[in-house]
Amino acid sequence: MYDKITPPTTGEKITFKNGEPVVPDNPIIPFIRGDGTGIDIWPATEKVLDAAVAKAYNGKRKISWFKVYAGDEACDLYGTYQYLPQDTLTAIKEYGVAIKGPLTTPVGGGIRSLNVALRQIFDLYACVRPCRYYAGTPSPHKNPEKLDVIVYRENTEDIYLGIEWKQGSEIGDRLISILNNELIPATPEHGKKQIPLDAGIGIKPISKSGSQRLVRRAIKHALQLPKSKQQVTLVHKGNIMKYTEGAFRDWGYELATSEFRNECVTERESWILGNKEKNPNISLEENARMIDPGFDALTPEKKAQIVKEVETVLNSIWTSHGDGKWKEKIMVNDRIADSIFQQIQTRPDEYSILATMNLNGDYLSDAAAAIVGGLGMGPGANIGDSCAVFEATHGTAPKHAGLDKINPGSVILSGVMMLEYMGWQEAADLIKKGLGAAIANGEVTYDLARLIEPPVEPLKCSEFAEAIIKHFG
Ligand SMILES: NC(=O)C1=CN([C@@H]2O[C@H](COP(=O)(O)OP(=O)(O)OC[C@H]3O[C@@H](n4cnc5c(N)ncnc54)[C@H](OP(=O)(O)O)[C@@H]3O)[C@@H](O)[C@H]2O)C=CC1
Ligand SMILES: O=C(O)CCC(=O)C(=O)O
Ligand SMILES: [Mg+2]
Repeated sequence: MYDKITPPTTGEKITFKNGEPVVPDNPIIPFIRGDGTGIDIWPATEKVLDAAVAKAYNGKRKISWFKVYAGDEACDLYGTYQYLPQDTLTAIKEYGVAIKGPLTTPVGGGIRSLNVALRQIFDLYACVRPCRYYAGTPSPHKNPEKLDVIVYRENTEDIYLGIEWKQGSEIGDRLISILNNELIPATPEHGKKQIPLDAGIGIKPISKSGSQRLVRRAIKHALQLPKSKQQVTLVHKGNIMKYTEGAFRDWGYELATSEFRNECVTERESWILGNKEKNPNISLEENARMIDPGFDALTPEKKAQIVKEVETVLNSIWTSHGDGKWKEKIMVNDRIADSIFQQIQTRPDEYSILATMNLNGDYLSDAAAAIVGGLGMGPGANIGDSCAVFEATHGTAPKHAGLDKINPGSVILSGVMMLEYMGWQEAADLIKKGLGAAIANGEVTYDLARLIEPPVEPLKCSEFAEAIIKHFG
């Protein structure tokens, strides 16, 4: 079955039932060490995870690690350009839950991202990246503890599908010619627009099914959160990209108000209901004026449309959601992408789950991690319906590779997410406790040490792992 790797001789497979993992006491879990700083981070992570599991379950549970290869290490073992060998894909498919370090992607040419390839091959459609603050972590922000968000990023489509043509390529030029001479002129709304003849071309597909399965998962997650955090914000740049990012927003609302009608209220619905609660005799038109500040300047058709919207909301959900009942529901709202970048800095406590398309989520997860201490504190998970691969938000940080210096916190916390996904909450809690105590005690790697006032002497990557274990208690 495998060409160059051998699974551990002890341990069992994790299986899936109705999209949930069924985990034996001794699961076999494949891991990819990763390029660059993976060489430092992975051993530290493995040590912390093993110690937590051993302590939490007194040796009754144990992970059997199965080393699989991707990136530079894979080329060393399997030969030139064998960046993602079949052995690795077979192992991840077979064992269902895996964890990985970062993998390098060259800029402007060369291989396409192995990280993205894994997400697409295993249909890991939700990239889940929580950004929360650990007490004592230094941050450039005044109130980093106010940020507690989970970026829920669509993980398989958008421009990450990687369908693009190089400037000057034969097919790229043909495509530009067809667009300029046939398709754009046949689309009246595009007027006389033309694509520059020396352009590279990329395709941005955003599908209804892809958007809705992501939002569905985000809403299900919100249902598990404490009441005050039951909110899903659809992040988009739909004012500019109307039929891709704008459609993502519309499909998100459509899903929320159909599949989760009884559990959700949209922000606009909450305004309409709230207006009637404050003034039970309010007319439909007055209510419409209050939810749309520019109402009086609108055309009669637009005004009629908004009045109709008010009427429909009141007729359809007043009984189930009115009289303040909507305050107990999940709030679904939307924000334009550029605005959300400033909002998470200026009003972080107003947000909880941020449901995004692929590119926006990539940017937003680095930005949110920066607020709570940087990329050393940014864990993540790529989740599908029958497979999950855990990995940090950050990349290979090549300038720090092999120095036993980098912060392993993000991959360790990705391991915590994996333990929680497996239902091994006691082990996950031990690691969170140990990591929190190490940070609060000023036992941190260079990235956090340099932010502490006055700066403290940094621990090595491996020493930070030991400090976490020491603080298990
Ligand atoms: N999922 C994956 O595997 C990902 C892979 N990549 C790939 O990684 C490569 C390098 O990308 P690059 O843009 O440099 O981004 P990186 O995220 O690798 O690093 C950028 C900077 O972020 C800080 N940083 C990153 N990781 C940590 C950490 N664990 N602890 C503390 N600080 C950290 C460092 O800042 P400083 O030096 O200031 O301390 C580092 O120089 C590229 O090939 C890229 O494609 C990128 C993202 C994700
Ligand atoms: O695959 C890569 O090289 C980069 C991916 C990335 O930045 C991310 O998923 O956050
Ligand atoms: Mg990224």
